[in-house]
Amino acid sequence: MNVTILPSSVEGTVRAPPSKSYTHRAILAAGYADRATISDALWSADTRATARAVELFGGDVNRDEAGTLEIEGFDGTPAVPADVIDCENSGTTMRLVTATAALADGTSVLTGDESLRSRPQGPLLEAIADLGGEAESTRGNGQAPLVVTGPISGTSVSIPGDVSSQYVTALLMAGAVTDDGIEISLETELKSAPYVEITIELLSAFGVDVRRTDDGFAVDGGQRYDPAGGEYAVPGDFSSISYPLAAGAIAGEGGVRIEGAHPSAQGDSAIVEIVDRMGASVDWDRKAGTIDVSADSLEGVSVSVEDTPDLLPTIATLGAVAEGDTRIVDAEHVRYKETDRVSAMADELGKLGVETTEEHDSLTVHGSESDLEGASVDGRGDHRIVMALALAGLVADGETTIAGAEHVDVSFPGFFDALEGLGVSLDRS
Ligand SMILES: O=C(O)C1=C[C@@H](OP(=O)(O)O)[C@@H](O)[C@H](O)C1
Ligand SMILES: C=C(OP(=O)(O)O)C(=O)O
Repeated sequence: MNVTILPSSVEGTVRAPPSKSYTHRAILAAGYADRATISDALWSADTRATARAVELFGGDVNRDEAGTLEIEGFDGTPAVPADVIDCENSGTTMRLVTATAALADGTSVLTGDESLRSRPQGPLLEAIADLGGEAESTRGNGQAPLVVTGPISGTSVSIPGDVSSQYVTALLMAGAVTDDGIEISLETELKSAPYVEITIELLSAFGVDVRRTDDGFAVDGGQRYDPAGGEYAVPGDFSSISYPLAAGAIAGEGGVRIEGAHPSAQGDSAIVEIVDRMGASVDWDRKAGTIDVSADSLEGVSVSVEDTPDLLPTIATLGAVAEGDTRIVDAEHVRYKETDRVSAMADELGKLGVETTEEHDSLTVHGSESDLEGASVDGRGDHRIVMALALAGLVADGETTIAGAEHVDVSFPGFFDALEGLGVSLDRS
């Protein structure tokens, strides 16, 4: 699907979709449990992939009309899947489920779409092998398709922290139901660290304890997944909130209100402070879970995305509108996502007249040297690139057409409806 965005101002209220990261973990945690109810779950292409995996391990996921998931789990003992697990576009699914597969008494095969089959899985495969399982990339390049044979029996492992925090999440979630637990030593500094905090918070809600150690994390084995009252409610998603928030900051003279923005462990809530630092008027009422934002002239800032890789596309577009340079640093791991988002944003914003300087671990956007002009751009099959380019379309001169716009279904299925609700003129074809 192509979406064409016309220059538009935004005004009104939008509700944050539920968090993709919490939903993945909640569905899998319910799988590790006997049963659980998950309310306010995100039902998107990525989270459906995790639900399918839980079913292949012997669970059952049912969704009612209100969007609540009733999940029967496999109670700590995943069955050997009767089919290949297709994780489609979802890195979180593939990493978290690879560790589940390592608990099954037999062989699982995992694959995904072309993007996912180009992303790094090697460190997790090595960790599973070190724990006594067998884990191979069919092409021997550390990428999916993957063949994993369990069960693992080891109790300590070391892993790099600078490729993906999802390896740590995967091992902690699986380790809780092994006999003797798993101790994880980090070989390098942990990037995307708040995502492990999300894991620890979610596991705690399911009654599973994780310990921080001098060089990593540890989880005791023999724990039971069991949320208080049998239920877990998913909070709003701050990576998704970043788009209406940025829309308000660049084109929201009349004001935009975002609902469903309660504090949680999400590092991406840093977007509120970033937009504020750039000069927009922002007010976050944490108790009410509302953020009010309105446009003002923006100035470039320097931002590290070490903890918040998913914010890079949003910040790049904000930088294109701001005066001066916006320097986004510590961004190497942002290249390992659905696409290399550092170069994708440099190239696609470039088509809209934006000047950037790309280095291996940074992107500098030269807002003052940029005149946003509508053009045809490629969403690169990446939901976050599509949404960040749509923001640029709000303030570019003339029409901006984004190819592959349907990929918003990965994390924010109602994204274009939400933009229309804020008064944006757009056309889907
Ligand atoms: O655990 C998670 O839910 C995620 C962790 C991050 O990935 P990395 O840890 O690979 O950086 C993030 O980019 C991704 O969108 C979701
Ligand atoms: C990188 C992302 O997700 P995943 O790693 O699950 O594909 C994302 O949502 O931006």
